[in-house]
Amino acid sequence: MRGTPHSLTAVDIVDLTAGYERGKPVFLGFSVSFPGRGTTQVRGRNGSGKSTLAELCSGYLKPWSGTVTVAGRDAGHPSARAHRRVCRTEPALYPNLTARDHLSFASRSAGADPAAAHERAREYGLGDWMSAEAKALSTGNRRKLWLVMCTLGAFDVAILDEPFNGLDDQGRDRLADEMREWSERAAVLLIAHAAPAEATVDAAFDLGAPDQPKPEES
Ligand SMILES: Nc1ncnc2c1ncn2[C@@H]1O[C@H](COP(=O)(O)OP(=O)(O)OP(=O)(O)O)[C@@H](O)[C@H]1O
Repeated sequence: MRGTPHSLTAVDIVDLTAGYERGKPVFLGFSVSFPGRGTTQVRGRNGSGKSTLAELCSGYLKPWSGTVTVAGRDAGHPSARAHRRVCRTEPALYPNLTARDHLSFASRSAGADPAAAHERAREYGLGDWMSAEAKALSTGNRRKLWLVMCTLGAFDVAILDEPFNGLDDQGRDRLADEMREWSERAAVLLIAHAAPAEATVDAAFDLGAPDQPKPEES
């Protein structure tokens, strides 16, 4: 395995119990680790906890007990932020802000180059929409903008929750290409019921499987 020691394991979850409501844990004594390189598809039935896993890795949702470590850092610690990217299913955009301004603003927050973000957006097919306010974007174009905003700059781990949903052919191709590039140097957790044919998936993990297996080569 190449890379720095912190990248050997992208996400390490040990004896995790967590959830939203007292007495109703989504995870109970759950452990898994994902390798520091490559794309792992995280699958599982509706309600099995895939998005909850993303929330725990984002540090937003705190474990009741056990640990969630991302790129060698506690997911809840501010130092983890620079190493991970999380793209939730629902775009969180400012309705009156243009696509261009979203990208500039998000780039500044991530310490990334705005010009590179604008170029990526054009490659996804957003070139004609850069001056449009978010409220005027179609569902797919909002998702493209959100995807680029959530994956700016350098990172060790990207957790993408159903990122292909709503994308056209150009968007799917571009995302699949980018995921391959990221997978060379980082870990990509692809939360998806089905990965599109364009995507390269190195391993799959079934959440909610009775024996909670470790990620396996697919
Ligand atoms: N904000 C919340 N408050 C309370 N319960 C929640 C919340 N979000 C999710 N849950 C519950 O947590 C459990 C896991 O939900 P989660 O969204 O993580 O599943 P999922 O595997 O992503 O599902 P899907 O495939 O439908 O997207 C479900 O029982 C769900 O109802």
